[in-house]
Amino acid sequence: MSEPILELTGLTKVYPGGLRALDNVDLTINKGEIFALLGPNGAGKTTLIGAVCGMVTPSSGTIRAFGHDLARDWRQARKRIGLVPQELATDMFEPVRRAVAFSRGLFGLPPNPERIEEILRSLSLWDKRDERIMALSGGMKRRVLIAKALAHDPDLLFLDEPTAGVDVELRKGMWQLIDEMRGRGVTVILTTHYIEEAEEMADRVGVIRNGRLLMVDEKAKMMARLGRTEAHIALAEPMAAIPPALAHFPIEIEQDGLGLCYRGGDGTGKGKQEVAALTKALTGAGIDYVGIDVRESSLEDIFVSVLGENDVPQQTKVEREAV
Ligand SMILES: Nc1ncnc2c1ncn2[C@@H]1O[C@H](COP(=O)(O)OP(=O)(O)OP(=O)(O)O)[C@@H](O)[C@H]1O
Repeated sequence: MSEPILELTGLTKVYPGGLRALDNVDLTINKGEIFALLGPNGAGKTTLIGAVCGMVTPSSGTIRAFGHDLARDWRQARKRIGLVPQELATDMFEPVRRAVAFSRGLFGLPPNPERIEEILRSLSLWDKRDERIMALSGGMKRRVLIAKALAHDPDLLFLDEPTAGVDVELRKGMWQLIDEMRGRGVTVILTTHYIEEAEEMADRVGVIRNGRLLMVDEKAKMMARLGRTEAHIALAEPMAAIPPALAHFPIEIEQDGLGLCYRGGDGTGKGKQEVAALTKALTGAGIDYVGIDVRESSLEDIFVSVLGENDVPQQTKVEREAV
């Protein structure tokens, strides 16, 4: 049974100067889910997080968290929310353990050295507990950010671009960590530029652009609804027209008759089965082929179709190769 723990209704933020960073956003997040908010630069992701975490005052709309209306009962709700920001703003001169313990104290909780130790150990930070944050590597600094956000044991955790610019190993480590949090019943909302990350981690995905939430769905359903299979079959002999025996397949002739292109399926693997049936039908019709290239569309292809080519948030090729 899904239990809503965060409900945004008509959430709108217009910054002084008139920029509409959030435009009438309706969104419900359920307990225990991992929700990925995906959008290009400037889409409004950080503004949305800021509105829930109390750093941005909404222009209109309501936010309910854990049943509390944030406008009236902010403190009650905020206690149960953790935020991992994109960058560490303060604390650089502090030793790790003290900074994390201090974060807990900010929420009015009594000191709990055992719990702090547990958190630091789970993030492989225990060995670094007495080091100044500034002396840590970028990846370790990010772990400190997470430790600080977990120090008051939140039930809802926001991660703003948790793996931007980190190497593959650390990214995988982060994913594992997020998965562990889910195991402990923490609800996670993460923003990301990395489609791969949403594909790997999220139960549901929301696509945001220009402050508007364009699409929200379970990842699997999104793939099933918008996914496609594309196959290119290289023929041994040129084909002038599609023979009647193949007419029921969604195919067209390409490469001046030397190829057939299949586009069909629905992102659930159905397309692959149909391509297999097509190859049998080709053989049955005495048509020889010399190669097949089959491709299932990814979440990335889906975003190209939803957002348009130029707006799709993704790692650039250079970034992808560098990590
Ligand atoms: N304090 C501010 N005053 C005026 N405009 C702002 C302010 N903060 C953000 N904006 C603008 O609001 C829009 C949304 O910004 P936001 O940071 O929420 O986007 P984002 O999706 O988090 O982007 P990114 O992926 O680059 O972090 C942008 O056009 C940004 O320039």
